[in-house]
Amino acid sequence: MNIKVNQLTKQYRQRKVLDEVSFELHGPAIIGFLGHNGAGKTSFLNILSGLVEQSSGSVEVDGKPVFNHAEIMKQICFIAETGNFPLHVTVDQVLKMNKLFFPNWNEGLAEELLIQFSLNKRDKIKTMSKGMVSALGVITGLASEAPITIFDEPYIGMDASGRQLFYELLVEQQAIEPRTFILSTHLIDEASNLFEDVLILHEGKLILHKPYEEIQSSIVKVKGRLEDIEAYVAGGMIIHRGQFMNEHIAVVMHDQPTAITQASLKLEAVKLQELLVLLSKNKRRELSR
Ligand SMILES: Nc1ncnc2c1ncn2[C@@H]1O[C@H](COP(=O)(O)OP(=O)(O)OP(=O)(O)O)[C@@H](O)[C@H]1O
Repeated sequence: MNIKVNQLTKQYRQRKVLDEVSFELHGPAIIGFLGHNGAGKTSFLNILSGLVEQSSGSVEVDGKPVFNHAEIMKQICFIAETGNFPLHVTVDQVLKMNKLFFPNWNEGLAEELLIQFSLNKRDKIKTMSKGMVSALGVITGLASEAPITIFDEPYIGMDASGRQLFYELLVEQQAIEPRTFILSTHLIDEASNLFEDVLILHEGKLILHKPYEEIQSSIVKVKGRLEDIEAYVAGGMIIHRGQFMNEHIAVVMHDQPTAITQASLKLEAVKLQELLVLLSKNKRRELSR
């Protein structure tokens, strides 16, 4: 399904939490939706799911405005951070409700995933640990087979092996039943290899939207003598400059991968988590000017 976001703004009283966000996504793909605390990720995902209305601008899925659109909303599964399951119901009852709501609900997959995550159908939500409730969210998202499936910090309380299982299932499901998965997470470097596209929000503004492969090939950290660095970064966009002891450092984005010609220079890949920190810092500086 295609998602088109145009000049989207969300305002709570005087406060703009989303500020003229525009982008398009053409699924299927696994998308990393990133930003610091309070950047506006959950606010955006609530609007994309049709649950909350924007203040201005538009969000369309396959050309249809999403807000309160029952048919479109059935095509979107939004797994919120807290799971949002009623506390008094059992795992089995959650799965039965899912079956009624999601047109593509895959019962066989849900049963298989219950075993993989060691969940008991008779357990009530209120008796389950945070990690177990998160696992139920993951099972709901994957078995919904919704063409747009959103995971907003889906693994609160899940240990490393549970998260690893989630990543493996995501890739496996994407191969079996391709869809658009949007994953919002703070465990960025752990998940980054999954992403095909990356969006970064900062204080309600979209500050980066690029394929992950392009980020990896076009943005590098370069270390060495100042004059050699200057020659290397010429024509590129400098994201960061710094110095450690006698060594100069720059993070730069070039349109084309650029080979080094100066022997003193060392190139390093920039991890996504570090890039998020650097881009947010630049934006903060820009806004405070
Ligand atoms: N219903 C609301 N009323 C008023 N302000 C809100 C409301 N919902 C969110 N906000 C504000 O909008 C801003 C963005 O919040 P949001 O939850 O979207 O950020 P986030 O990027 O998901 O953060 P986190 O990573 O911490 O979950 C915050 O300052 C928050 O206080």
